[in-house]
Amino acid sequence: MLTNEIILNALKKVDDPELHQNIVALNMVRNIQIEGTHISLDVILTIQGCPLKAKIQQDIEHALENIGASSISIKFGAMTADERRNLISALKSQNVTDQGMPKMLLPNSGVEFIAVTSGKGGVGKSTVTINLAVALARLGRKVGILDADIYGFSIPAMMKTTQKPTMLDQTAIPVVSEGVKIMSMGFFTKDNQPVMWRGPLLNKWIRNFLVNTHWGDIDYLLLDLPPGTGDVAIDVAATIPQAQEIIVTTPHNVASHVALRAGLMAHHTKHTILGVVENMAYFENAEGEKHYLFGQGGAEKLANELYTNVIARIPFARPEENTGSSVYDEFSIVGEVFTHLAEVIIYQKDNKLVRS
Ligand SMILES: Nc1ncnc2c1ncn2[C@@H]1O[C@H](COP(=O)(O)OP(=O)(O)OP(=O)(O)O)[C@@H](O)[C@H]1O
Repeated sequence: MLTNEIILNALKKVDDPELHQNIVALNMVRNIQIEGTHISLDVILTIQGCPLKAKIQQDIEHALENIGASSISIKFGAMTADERRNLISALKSQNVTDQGMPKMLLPNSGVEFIAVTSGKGGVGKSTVTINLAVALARLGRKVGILDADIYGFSIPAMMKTTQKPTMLDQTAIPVVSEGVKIMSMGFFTKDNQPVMWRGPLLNKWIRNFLVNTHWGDIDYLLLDLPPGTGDVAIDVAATIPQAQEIIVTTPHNVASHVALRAGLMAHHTKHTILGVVENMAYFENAEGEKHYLFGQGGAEKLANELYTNVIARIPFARPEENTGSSVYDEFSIVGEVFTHLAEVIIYQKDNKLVRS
């Protein structure tokens, strides 16, 4: 026999697609009526005309059919201003301490910050960020990307997402693509307009993006830094001293020479360097011959100079055909390199937890 409790338990499996929490915990389910196997209920959405209403309806119907409901009628409504305010402050308190500090920055938050950096532009820093993030997510980890390349943001386009974050007053709900939560300045500019922030505004932005984004429960936050050693890199170092860094370079001498500066800055700011990723390492033709288009040895030299290792070598390859996305297929050569890199990173984190 269907009871209120059975129904609520079933509905706990239905998540709000934007808030990524179940609709029962969010107090969106009201007024459940049961007549045999017919169920009617009210669902109160955060906003009237929520674009994801159809998805929520489908998920509710599916969950209730699974427990034996023969017919389901759902009446949708919207939260009152007070209810929204309460929800927002509940979400905020999950993210931010009473002193206004992002909880993810607390030493025991369990969030691992990985900043991906390079000396020069165009060497594949964003490619590494998104593919590592997706590989971690494919391995079941909860992952966010903060596109900290504030002037040269490219993550939304490279992940082929046209969505925008939902704003609950000042709090942004990140866009999710390929199972990864994304936040980028690109979501807030109109028609690809350039960002022209300087000094004081820039200093605060990273903290704002941490405080005012509802990241929810995540294991890893990857930061795609701008190339070089400018203001943003300094700001990240000051705001997230526990961040670890991956340095991306091509094998080319100039790229690795310039990347050395980014690496030395990591030493300066006491960020741990996870290792060097050598991108565009070689091109393998159909006959299996490798061509080292940018030469060889630059990444190794860089790793030696920084007392670290080359942790991945990525060949030239096109991402998935015809999708326009820069995410590589899981079972392609590059996809497998990233899976391996993600496994190494997970192993290190898990071992650190065991040691501490
Ligand atoms: N291994 C690779 N094989 C083929 N193309 C690649 C590879 N890595 C990156 N690319 C391509 O090179 C270009 C630059 O890559 P990406 O945007 O990741 O570099 P970046 O270092 O983040 O650049 P910027 O600093 O300008 O943001 C992109 O078009 C990307 O698709």
